[in-house]
Amino acid sequence: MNRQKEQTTDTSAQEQTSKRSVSAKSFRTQKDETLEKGKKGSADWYIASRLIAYIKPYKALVAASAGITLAGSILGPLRPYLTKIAIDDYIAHGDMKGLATISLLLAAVVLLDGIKQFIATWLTQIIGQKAVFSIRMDVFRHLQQLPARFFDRNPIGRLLTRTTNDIESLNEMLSSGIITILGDIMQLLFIVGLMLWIDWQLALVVLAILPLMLYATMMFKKRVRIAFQDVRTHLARLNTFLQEHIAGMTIVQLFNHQKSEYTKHSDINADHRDANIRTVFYFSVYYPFIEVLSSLTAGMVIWYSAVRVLNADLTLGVVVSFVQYIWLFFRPLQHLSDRFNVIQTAIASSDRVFRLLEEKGGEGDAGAEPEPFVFRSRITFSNVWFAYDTDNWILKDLSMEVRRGEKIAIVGATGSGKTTIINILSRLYPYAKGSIRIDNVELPDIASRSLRKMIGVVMQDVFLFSGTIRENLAFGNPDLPDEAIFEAARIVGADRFIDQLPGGYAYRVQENGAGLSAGQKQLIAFVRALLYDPQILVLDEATSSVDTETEMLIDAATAKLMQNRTSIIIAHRLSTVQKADRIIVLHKGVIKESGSHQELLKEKGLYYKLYLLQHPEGR
Ligand SMILES: Nc1ncnc2c1ncn2[C@@H]1O[C@H](COP(=O)(O)OP(=O)(O)OP(=O)(O)O)[C@@H](O)[C@H]1O
Repeated sequence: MNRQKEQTTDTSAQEQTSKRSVSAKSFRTQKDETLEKGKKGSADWYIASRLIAYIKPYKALVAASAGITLAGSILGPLRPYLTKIAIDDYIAHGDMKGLATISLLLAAVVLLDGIKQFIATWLTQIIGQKAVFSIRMDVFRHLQQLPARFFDRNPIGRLLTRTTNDIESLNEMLSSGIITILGDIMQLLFIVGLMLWIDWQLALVVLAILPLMLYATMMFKKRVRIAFQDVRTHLARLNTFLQEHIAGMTIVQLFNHQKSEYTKHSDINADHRDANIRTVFYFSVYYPFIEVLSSLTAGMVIWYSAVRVLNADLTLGVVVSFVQYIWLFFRPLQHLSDRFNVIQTAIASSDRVFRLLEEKGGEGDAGAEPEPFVFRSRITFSNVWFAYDTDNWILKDLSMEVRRGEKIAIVGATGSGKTTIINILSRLYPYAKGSIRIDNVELPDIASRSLRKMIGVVMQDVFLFSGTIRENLAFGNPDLPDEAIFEAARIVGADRFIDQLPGGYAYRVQENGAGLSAGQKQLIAFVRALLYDPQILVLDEATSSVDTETEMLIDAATAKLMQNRTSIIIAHRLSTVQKADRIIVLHKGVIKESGSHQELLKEKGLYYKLYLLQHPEGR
């Protein structure tokens, strides 16, 4: 619940980013400093090496694709050379037979070039898709291991951008990036080699333009890189905003906030648009500039050739082939800068994806199933201190004991730290000082899976996944037989409303249970917990009021759930409190009183006051 409270807080993306975990922070800081100093090299290499790890399993495919691309890169540059031979050796001498042969050769080269392009594209796409599949799996696996604190601080929209757009741009790079770039570079080398071979003086005229071209490309690359980083940042902000506002649209409408939220959206949208326009601007300047340069080179070559043809120092075939070479030469150069677009986006994206993977995770669920933990005697909290944010202590020197089979109710004003006790007991958050032991085993020493199997938590806000009622009831235990599910629903008393739903247990729950009432969702959560059959039940009672009939149903269901089970209940209902063996009264993170309902009433302390507040008739 608190997590959701946090997520809806309107914190800027930058602010949120600054609150990352220590490990990620150190990576980020080190990397950002590198970026600031303009030494992006090491960071790029870091990213490249991690990406390479993902394509390593497909070595054979990569080798085939690279081999075909590299070997095939001679085909394009061969064409002007063959044209030159056709003109100078055959057309000039009226050798029709020779011309036919060379034409066939030329046609074969063109055909082979096409086949090469098809195979290379096909293979690289397969590599890209396979690698991206693994990256997505890694990201999701990692997300599943991240602690609650991480989700408190990272808006869902941003995480969605990571797992969708960012990973998608990695696909573009893996599938159409590196190998194609190598192919383009090879092709350039062949073109330069052949030009020098045919006529080195003319080749030098073409190459003279190269420094200017490289300079322009470097400048372009630098600017476009920054612009693309901006685009990604703004896209993540836009997604965060949209996710929050679509989820919370009812609140926006109920509070008549459409206009102000529209303005906020307009600002974020405008930032995103401007960032995109900046990238478009650089491309719009760069491409025409390259066009002008290539036309200029063609002009110089034609002028210089004309002088030499007049002096009978140059053949027509050479001139024609050079004009073709100029276009061929500039095309891969232009391609290279096109690829920068893809690569820049992908580097920015990989940086974000890998930062996410760098986030310090909790315990993974990999490996063998740990020994089940059999709870035998007691849970002991000794002088526990806890803070969500450093130094803002929420639990202060908390000590208490829960014996096996006991039913404990925790009561206290809102914000006193009741949910927090559950959060640290179920190890969603680590405590800072003191110790929590279950049967004398320190909480951190119990394998996460054993702990979660031992403790069943029913949250105040019930979360339902889209799927059928049955799937939601048997969440995490899909192999349960129907009979067990029906029986649990019957015990809890949820069967009546489920039977009335269209399709009954096959009724499809909409996203997060929209379409079901708060009481119905509670009952589903109870059935889920009963089926989970934990040794220790932890229940955060819902505060939302339900009709009297449902209230009675929930009361009875709570009693059923607690039956023969060690239970810790954050109690809001008097009936639950009264049924508890012991009531713990929490005030600002400190245990103030502890005892049975009657004992505490007699004490006339905090519990008595709380009781009177809620039940003035008892005065
Ligand atoms: N994820 C979180 N990050 C930072 N602070 C939090 C977080 N969750 C809770 N808090 C803060 O910790 C304090 C105790 O919260 P907690 O949810 O434990 O109270 P509670 O007694 O369960 O209240 P309620 O009865 O309203 O559910 C509150 O001040 C709350 O703002």
